[in-house]
Amino acid sequence: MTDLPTAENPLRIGTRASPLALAQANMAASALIAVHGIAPDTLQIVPMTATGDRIQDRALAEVGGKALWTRELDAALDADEIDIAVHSLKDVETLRDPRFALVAMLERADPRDRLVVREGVDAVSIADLPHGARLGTSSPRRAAQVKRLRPDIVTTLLRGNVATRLGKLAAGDVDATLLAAAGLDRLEMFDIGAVQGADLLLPAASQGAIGIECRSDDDKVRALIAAIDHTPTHVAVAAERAFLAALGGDCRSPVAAYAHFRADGSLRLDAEIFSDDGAEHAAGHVLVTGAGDAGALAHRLLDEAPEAVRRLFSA
Ligand SMILES: NCc1[nH]cc(CCC(=O)O)c1CC(=O)O
Repeated sequence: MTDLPTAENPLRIGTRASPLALAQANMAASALIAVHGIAPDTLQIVPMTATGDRIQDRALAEVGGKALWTRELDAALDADEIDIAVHSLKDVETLRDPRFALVAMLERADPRDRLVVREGVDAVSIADLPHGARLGTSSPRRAAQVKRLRPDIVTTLLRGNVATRLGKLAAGDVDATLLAAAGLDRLEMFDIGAVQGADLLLPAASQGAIGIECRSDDDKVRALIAAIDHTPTHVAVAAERAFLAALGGDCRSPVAAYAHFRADGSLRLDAEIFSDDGAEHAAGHVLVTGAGDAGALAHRLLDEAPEAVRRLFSA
């Protein structure tokens, strides 16, 4: 039997303090409340500031990469100050310390990007943007994808949380930006921006997925959060992350990877890799079909990932 948290001994949910991170932590809390039938006061949200939230003026790849989003939450988990950490999985390193276990993922939201333009710019796709438009992003993937589609567009660094970026766009710092539909929707900004098809702008690995970690040796909490795992999301996102891992942890090239189940039950992984300026580009997909449940398909995809990487990107 799962040991349930109590008001005296609540489950402490660690999260970054940004509005998006808090919304995601609350989604995890709601899922736990619903599945276990527990009272809201048996859960406690513990917001923390990550180094990545403090550094606003540089590209994160220059100063330490994705660990800047996880370091504080990792330390708090390790010190038993929180019991679980809720992350935008896109921002979590592929190779994690074995002391932490990524046990559950919530059902994935829209994985695509939306193009958001400032007032006075009339565009619903990258192709529509005016000649020489300035597009702000902090994502090397988005910058490379945009430059590949539109070499005339000038990409500049745009950092900060979603509201900060939208503020800089409104102020005219840039003409356009790309933001994850998932983040905008979770902030209830349903009308902001125009969705870009995954065929033109393949999403980042894990985009739209929320991951929930705990201490690997914490069996009680593991059981508690395993109950809210969404298996199809977990399988597809695991395939994307295995693909990144197969590319190698030191791969600094912009990469896009998106896996999804098709109506016939097969699992398809699409991937692209770019040079920073988008001039060089390789793309491909792997399709795993046949008998077996989602887990079996995913394992096959994972087994095939190193070979798939060679096949996709050996031109
Ligand atoms: N790097 C920031 C980040 N990390 C996750 C999301 C969106 C939410 C998600 O992908 O689940 C965002 C904002 C964005 O890219 O627009």
